[in-house]
Formats: sequence, C-alpha cells, structure tokens
Amino acid sequence: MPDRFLLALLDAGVVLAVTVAGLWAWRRWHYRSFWLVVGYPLMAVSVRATWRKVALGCGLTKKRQRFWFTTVPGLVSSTGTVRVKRRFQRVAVDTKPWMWLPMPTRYGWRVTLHTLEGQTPDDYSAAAERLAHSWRVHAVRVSSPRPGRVVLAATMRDPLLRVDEIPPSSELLKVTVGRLETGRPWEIDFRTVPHWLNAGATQSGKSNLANVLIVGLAPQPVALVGFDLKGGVEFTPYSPRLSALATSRAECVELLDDLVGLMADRMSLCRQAGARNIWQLPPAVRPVPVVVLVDELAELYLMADKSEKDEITKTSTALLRVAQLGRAFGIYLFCSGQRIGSDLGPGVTALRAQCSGRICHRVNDPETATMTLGDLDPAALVSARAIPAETPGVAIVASQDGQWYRARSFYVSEHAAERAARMYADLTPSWEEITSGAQPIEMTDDDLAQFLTPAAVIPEPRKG
Ligand SMILES: Nc1ncnc2c1ncn2[C@@H]1O[C@H](COP(=O)(O)OP(=O)(O)OP(=O)(O)O)[C@@H](O)[C@H]1O
Repeated sequence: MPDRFLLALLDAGVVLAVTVAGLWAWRRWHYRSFWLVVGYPLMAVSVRATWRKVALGCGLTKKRQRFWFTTVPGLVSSTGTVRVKRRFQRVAVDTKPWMWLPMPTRYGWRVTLHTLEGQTPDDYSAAAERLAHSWRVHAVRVSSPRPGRVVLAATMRDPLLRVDEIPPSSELLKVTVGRLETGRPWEIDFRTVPHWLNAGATQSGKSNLANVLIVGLAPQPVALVGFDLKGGVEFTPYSPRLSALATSRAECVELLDDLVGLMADRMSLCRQAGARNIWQLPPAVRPVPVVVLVDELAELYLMADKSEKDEITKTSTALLRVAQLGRAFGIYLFCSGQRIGSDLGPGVTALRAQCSGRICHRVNDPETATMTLGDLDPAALVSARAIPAETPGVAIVASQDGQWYRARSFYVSEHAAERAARMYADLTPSWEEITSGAQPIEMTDDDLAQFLTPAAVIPEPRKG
C-alpha cells in the first residue's frame, strides 16, 4: 500500500514537473500564444479581483454615502472599519472607479475605467507608477478617449529592449524608423509633419536615426541635402546619395541661400500654375522633394566673437524661412543636436516653434528636454529624463496623433547607410538640376507606388 502511494506521488510529481517545463518552454518559445492562452486570463481575473484594494492604495477611490444593511450587527465591513450597530444605516464607503474587462494587447493589457466625480485623467497619470508597482508590470500609460473615460495600458515588460526589424517604406517621404512602445511602427512622414527636431546627448542614438532615414529615403525619388557641422564626418560617407553637402558654416550660408532661392522659384511655379503647393502641380512639372538633414544644429548658432554675428543672423533667418515656407514647396527639415536651448538665441526658439515633429533621446540637461518637448504633457519630460544610457535609440516622440510615446529606432549601422547611399547613388539628382528647376519627379502616384515597393532592405555584406 505505501508503495502504491509513493508511486502515485512520484507520478504526480513527474506530471507536475513536465507541465511546468512545458509551460516554461511554451512561454520562452512563443510568448504571444502563451500570454493569450495562459497569462492573460489569469491576469484579467487577478486585476478585477484586486481592483478595490489597488484603487484604494493608489488614491483613486472616493467616499460615498451608502445605505448599509446587515444581518450581523458588529460586522467589520470590507470598506473600512465601520462597526455596524444597526441593521440598516447610512455609512461612508470607498467607491472604486468602474472597471471594464481588461483586454489583451501585444505587450500586456488595456482596460477602460469610468472616472468618478471630480477626477481627471491627470489623477490617473499621477498614480500610474503606483499602479505599475501594484500590478507588477513594466509601465502603465494613461489616455482618455472621451470625457469620463480613462484607458490604462499596462506593458508587462519593456517592448523596446529589442527592436530589430526594418520594414520597407511604402509611401513617398514616409519612413518606418522604429517601433513605438505600443508595438505599432514609429513612422516619420514628412508630408504630414514636415519639420523635425531630433535632440539627445552624445551616444543617445541621434545619428542612428539619421541613418535609418537615409536607408529609408535613399530608394525614393527625393533629393537629400546634408548640413554636417561636425566638419563632414557624419554625412560625407553618404555623399553618393546627397545632392549637396555643407560641412562648415560658410558652406551652410551658401547652401541655405540656394534653398531660399529654390523656394522662391517653386513659389512662382505654383503661382503660375494656380497651385497652393507642389503636390497640386501635374506630375510632369512637380519638382523633386528635398529633405534637409542637419547635424549639430547648435553649431549654426554658436558665436565665438562678434565678427560671426552677421553670419549667424543670416543663417538663422534663412533656416527659419525654409522652416516657415518649406512645407508647401517640398522642402523638409530634420534637425539634430545635443543641445537645443534658448541660450543659443531667439533663432532657435523660433525654429523650434516651426518644427512640429519632436524627438527627444536621452538628454543631459533638462532645458533641452523642455525645449524639445516643452508643450507636451509634463509626464513626457519625466520619461525623457528617465531614459537609461544602456538603451541608445530610445526616445520620446511627439506623434502625428497628438500623443507622445516612448519609441526606439531600428539599429542601422553606418556601413548599412553607406551601402544604401552607394546602391541608390544613381537616383541622386544633381544640385544644379534641382536649383535650375530641371528635375521634376515625372511620376504618377501609381508609378510611385510601384517604384517604392522594392524598398530599403539593404543586404548585409558577406562575412569573410
Ligand atoms: N536603436 C538603436 N539600437 C541599438 N543600438 C543603438 C541604437 N541607436 C544607437 N545605437 C548605438 O548607440 C551608439 C551611439 O549612437 P549614435 O552614434 O547614433 O549616437 P549620437 O547621439 O549620434 O552620438 P554623438 O552625438 O556622439 O554622435 C552607437 O554605437 C550605436 O551602435
């Protein structure tokens, strides 16, 4: 008899061990299906079951008067230490916000709540970190789709730790540069948001993002122009695909003059054709779009002595004009810099106002974060300053939908960007052709779609 009991115990132990190992292997090799079938249902039950305690602990409940009926006088109620002396009486109870059923997402779950009277989404944002700790999740993000409703999106683990795909671009002037923390692609679409500020401390991933853009834009029928105030070390290797490159302030002044002239020519072309922007022109005369990549923006504004003042004023005014009027005439800016502070002068502040696309990598000084993301939610600033140095490429992004997100760019080495620049060198329009107006795209939208399909997948070089 004891032998049979021992054998049964052994069998049960083996079954348990095999089940645990199977679940472990399932979780390890196909996390998504494991999460949907096992993780999510357990989590949904536990979140619903513990919501009263969590809401109370995170300060999201409100006291409400309720009639209380009990058949057991003297009971200590679960809503607080209310000793019930009568069977039927009015007592103050802690009411939690109404919670819908949590729904699974790619990296966690999302749940809608009904706010209580007097609450705003900010109350939930302020409690987000406490909620994340209570639920033992990586982060909780708060959004409000309509008044009276708040959506909490929990991520189980940081989705930005590994981001390694580079899907091809499928539309003109639109590049998928990375992934948002929600799992959705992070896209830079110059036709929707024409000018961008890309800030970050050294080694935070600014140049990598420029590499991703170069790889994405190289196969497209666009002209790329570089302003490399690091003396050309960043962009010179990409010169086969650049129509123009300025590497000193004097060259920048000349190139900016050309851009302002180009804008004036396109303005008169549009005026003659009765078009408001180049996209309303017939494809046969539509000029090629120009994407201007600026590296080390601050260098354009730094003044060593007074003799440079005129040059700086000229540069700053020209850049601002391009930013103000460029959109309609197919000239787009992508300005990167370590520091974009107001101490660089009013030119930078004015330029910033024109750049509605904002990307803030890890920064050293709070002012750069404030300048880059200033008019966004203050929580975005806190998030930007909390980006760890171990995750270069992670940034806070003001998205096209008006929200802000944590995101990470795909890793694209300088070699991959150089290869893309060489591979698509024959698509580079010369600066003379562009400025003389002899370089229309000459493609219908259908041609363009076909043209863009092969996209920017650059084969890795063979090893050895
Ligand atoms: N998205 C990413 N994923 C993985 N590694 C990245 C990513 N972005 C950048 N890195 C790594 O971080 C390092 C610094 O990146 P990068 O050169 O782009 O920084 P930076 O901000 O331009 O620095 P600097 O201002 O000094 O030029 C690079 O060696 C690169 O390998």
